[in-house]
Amino acid sequence: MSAPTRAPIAITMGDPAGIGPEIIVRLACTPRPGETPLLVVGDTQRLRDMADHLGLALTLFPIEHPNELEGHDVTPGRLAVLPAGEPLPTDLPYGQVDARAGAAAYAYVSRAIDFALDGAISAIVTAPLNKAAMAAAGIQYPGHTEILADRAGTDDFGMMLANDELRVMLVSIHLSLRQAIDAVTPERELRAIRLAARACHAYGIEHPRIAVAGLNPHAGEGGLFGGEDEAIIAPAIARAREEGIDASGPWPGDTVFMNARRGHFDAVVAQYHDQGLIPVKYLGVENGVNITVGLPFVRTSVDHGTAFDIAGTGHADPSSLFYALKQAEAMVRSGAGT
Ligand SMILES: NC(=O)C1=CN([C@@H]2O[C@H](COP(=O)(O)OP(=O)(O)OC[C@H]3O[C@@H](n4cnc5c(N)ncnc54)[C@H](O)[C@@H]3O)[C@@H](O)[C@H]2O)C=CC1
Ligand SMILES: NCC(=O)COP(=O)(O)O
Repeated sequence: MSAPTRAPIAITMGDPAGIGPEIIVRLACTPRPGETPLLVVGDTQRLRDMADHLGLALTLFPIEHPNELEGHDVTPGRLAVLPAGEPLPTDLPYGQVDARAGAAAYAYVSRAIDFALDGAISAIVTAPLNKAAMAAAGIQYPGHTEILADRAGTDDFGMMLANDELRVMLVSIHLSLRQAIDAVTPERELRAIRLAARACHAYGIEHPRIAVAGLNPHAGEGGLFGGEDEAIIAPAIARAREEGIDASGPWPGDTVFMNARRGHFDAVVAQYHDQGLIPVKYLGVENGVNITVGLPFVRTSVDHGTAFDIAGTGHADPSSLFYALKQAEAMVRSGAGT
């Protein structure tokens, strides 16, 4: 079900031991151009303690359902918090893998998904969760994306990382490198190309040019360095072209992002997680966003993780959260969804 554009956007607090509480408090205290009311699915005490630690004046008020936001003052410095899961211990340490924090992060995103599927919120923006903490809590999902897709009941989904210069769709997400190579299949290639085109349409690009990165050095160099590029990736590109998608490649993975950045392509399909994410993150985590393509609702995320090395110190940069929120608002406004 799609939500009205004025329905609130829910930000999930992510792992309470990470930088999620800090970047959310910083965002909530900063005037921003967006017009959509916000709520946080998370823990009020954790956010209050963080605001005090940062010396920021933030009024937190509890709600039980997004529609309770109607009529509330939601100007900067005020934030609605919707609880989920068990209340956190007040002495939960920052910067450590903790099963209680992993369970809480899962509870926050689960509750937000309930509201998104009901149409009570217009989008979910996620602060980072820690995959090891989630696993310590016995939760089997490797990340948000897989939770979201499972709850939405779809296999036709993908992870796209984007900034102002690059858009990158992954063929596989959270797999070991060995498994990722095995995941280079005709079906996954074609799906990633289609999803990349669909994501570009949501950006308003009518005829997107999709570059597909090769798997092997120099896209296999004519078979000298591996056969997957010619045997699997090239035929999938040909299929996509038969469907009318302007797909090309396989292009050598070491130069395709440079050419996309120069404006030769609208999106790049990357063969595995790090091939696609390194170029985006190298340009700076400040301006990156992670978008789940293929859901029945909008979901964006920061492109960085829980940053345990700085969590609780007051040194987290909230820029990617601002960017993810701006992107979610734009997607809701355009009605393009994912
Ligand atoms: N959207 C999500 O939920 C994501 C979650 N993760 C998870 O986060 C955990 C930690 O991942 P790492 O690989 O260590 O990456 P990370 O992004 O948490 O940290 C990498 C480096 O970047 C710095 N950094 C990251 N975000 C920052 C910010 N906003 N301001 C200032 N410095 C920042 C950190 O201090 C660290 O030095 C893992 O469990 C990972 O799976 C990673 C990426 C996205
Ligand atoms: N490297 C991106 C990442 O790990 C984010 O995953 P997800 O939690 O958004 O699925």
